[in-house]
Amino acid sequence: MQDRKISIFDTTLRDGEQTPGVSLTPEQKIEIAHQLAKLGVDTIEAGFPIASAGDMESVRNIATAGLTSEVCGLARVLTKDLDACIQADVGMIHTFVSTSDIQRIHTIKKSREEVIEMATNAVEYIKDHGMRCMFSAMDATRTDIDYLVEVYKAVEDAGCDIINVPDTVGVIAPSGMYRLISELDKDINIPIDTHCHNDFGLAVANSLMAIEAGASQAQVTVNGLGERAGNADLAETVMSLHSIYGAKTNINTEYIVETARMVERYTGVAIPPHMPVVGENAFAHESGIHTHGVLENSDTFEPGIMTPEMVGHTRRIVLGKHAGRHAVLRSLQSANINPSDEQLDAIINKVKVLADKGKRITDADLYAIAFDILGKPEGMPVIDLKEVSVMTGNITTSTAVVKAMVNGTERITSDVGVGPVDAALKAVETLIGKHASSVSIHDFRIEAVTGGADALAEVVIGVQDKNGRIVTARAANADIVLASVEALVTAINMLLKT
Ligand SMILES: CC(=O)SCCNC(=O)CCNC(=O)[C@H](O)C(C)(C)COP(=O)(O)OP(=O)(O)OC[C@H]1O[C@@H](n2cnc3c(N)ncnc32)[C@H](O)[C@@H]1OP(=O)(O)O
Ligand SMILES: CC(C)C(=O)C(=O)O
Ligand SMILES: [Mg+2]
Repeated sequence: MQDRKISIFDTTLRDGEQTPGVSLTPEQKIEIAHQLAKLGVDTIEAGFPIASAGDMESVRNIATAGLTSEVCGLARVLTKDLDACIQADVGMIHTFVSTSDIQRIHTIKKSREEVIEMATNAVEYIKDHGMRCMFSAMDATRTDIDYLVEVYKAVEDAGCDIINVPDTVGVIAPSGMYRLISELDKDINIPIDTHCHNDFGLAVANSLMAIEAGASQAQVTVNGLGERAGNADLAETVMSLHSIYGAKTNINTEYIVETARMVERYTGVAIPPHMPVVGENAFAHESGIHTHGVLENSDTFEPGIMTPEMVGHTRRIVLGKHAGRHAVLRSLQSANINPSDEQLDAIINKVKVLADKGKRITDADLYAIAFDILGKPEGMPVIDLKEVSVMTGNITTSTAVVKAMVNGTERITSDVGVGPVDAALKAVETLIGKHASSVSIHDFRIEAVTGGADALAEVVIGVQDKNGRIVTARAANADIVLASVEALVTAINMLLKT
């Protein structure tokens, strides 16, 4: 596969939106489409225009936005669906019909011959309208192979541009996929695309096997979203193609993480921390032996053929119960804290005691431990919080007032936000005046650490300075606004003073 060119067909806005509970607004869809074009996907499947007026509007907006990617709409082999795609102004129509006996008999209730006739009529209709056509034999991997070949040959003869081979319910094994595509490749002369579902966690493996066997395009979604267990993940598929197989795509891989985070934000489906390529931990190291190796040469405990820079990620050294001396020292040195050997031993002991209680060690925890042993730097804290009050409600714009001593001078600030936490955090940022523009909130996580309405909320917040240095801090309080403010103030104090 070395140097072979593989096309990437993204269906985040169509199959990805079929993720149960996910519904994107037309504004979010157009923003994602622009991001996908920037990422370099060859085709964007923008939606299923017949499904709703909203889907029609977004597909049309995307199709007429002048994007560099080709825009495709989905349609059943029904004239009204094809007309909806034509009305949406897409350049390509992806039409599909069930071919497996199980779906054919129980859903569309048509004979094998009728299915072929519906499929070829749809392809001819699309080509008569001068558009590019992709045809999918839905549930191809559970379709009798001789009949499947017959269907695909019929649509090829009708003028289809590309066939898609979907593993609709995610049941094929990688070796089976290799055999199936090899078999189809003998009879079919137009390009072959594949669309794999992840019911057994094999979607990416199956897509890669399809490509090994001769497919020239893979359908993927950002963050592996899609029906049930989702589709083949874009990041995993593309990075495997580039880094393991040495194949080429048009993807600008440095935007992979940025894209994954945008889709996470808009869909509300969180990226699991351990997700390959884009997860928070994809390039994070906690255990002492690994961290020591990575600090010497990152290839020791990372793939090497895929670096965080290649995908727009960052490498992180995380402190916890598995931390070793090298990692702790490096984290302290990055904050200009330079302990002696004995002081470092004492700091590591305290880090391990805290970690053994099941606590994540934030930077602020580490610096507080170090200050206990080495003494606090002059002028700590920068912000000494005195009062926080918030006003919120269904007919009130959330407003917060914060009073604090800032470098020894009393300051009172107020701000509004989309909710009480947002308002309070903005008021705290305003407290630090000229520093505010150089300090930004990098991440914010809130968790109930006990159950019930009076649960203790734990907030972990990360703040970043303009040089990209991030300091994390934690606070727990029964009041989520106070926990958030306390964590932010601690993080800012540590960032400005270390
Ligand atoms: C594997 C996939 O991801 S396929 C794409 C799945 N995505 C979606 O279904 C999301 C959007 N869907 C929708 O909004 C609706 O299902 C619509 C608008 C498409 C159709 O809605 P309805 O007319 O209310 O029908 P409903 O969804 O209940 O049933 C599907 C109908 O399409 C028929 N059908 C299903 N696939 C096809 C096909 N490829 N070609 C022709 N007819 C089909 C079914 O036989 C059924 O027809 P019937 O109403 O005559 O029995
Ligand atoms: C529309 C088709 C290609 C599909 O999503 C599937 O079969 O999973
Ligand atoms: Mg699908």
